[in-house]
Amino acid sequence: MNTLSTPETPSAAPDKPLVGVVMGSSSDWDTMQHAVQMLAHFGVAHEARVVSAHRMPDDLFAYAEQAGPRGLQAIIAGAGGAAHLPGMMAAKTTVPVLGVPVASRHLQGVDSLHSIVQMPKGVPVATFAIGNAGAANAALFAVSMLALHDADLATRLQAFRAEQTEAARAMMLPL
Ligand SMILES: Nc1c(C(=O)O)ncn1[C@@H]1O[C@H](COP(=O)(O)O)[C@@H](O)[C@H]1O
Repeated sequence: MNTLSTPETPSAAPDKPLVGVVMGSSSDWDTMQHAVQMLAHFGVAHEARVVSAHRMPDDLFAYAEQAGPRGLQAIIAGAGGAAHLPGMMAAKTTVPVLGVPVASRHLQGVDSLHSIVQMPKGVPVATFAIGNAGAANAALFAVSMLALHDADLATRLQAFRAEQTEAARAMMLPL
């Protein structure tokens, strides 16, 4: 099974992140750390920041405007509740935005999911599942995108999938 315990060889200099992980609040970290852990496992240079659309709109716009020039290839954006962050990020950059709905206190993240997935035509946000699995999958999707132009990364991704297959085949039922 994939334990994410052994980071691989970095595929880029640590000071030049390829993937930005942003979230609306530090309270989203419990969920979004799963994206960061997955990127670290694959050795993908990344950064993680709180950049709220509601609370820091100017910072969000600046982040989005600088994302392309700074060389970011993807932005993983997580938020909960009225989750405008991923959509507003996508509105201000053409760098692909991968949205992660964070589970909210009252509506369990259904509000977050709908806020992120129901973008109007023309400004897409690739939307993942609510919670930890969605955060991890967003990172895996970013890895897939980067692997199109990184043969070593593609090999590591294939090995990751093969490990999953073997773990599934080895599953035992308590019979
Ligand atoms: N959805 C957004 C945005 C945004 O979309 O700009 N900024 C913060 N939030 C969300 O508010 C929730 C509660 O935040 P606090 O725990 O800080 O009160 C978090 O899940 C965050 O993502």
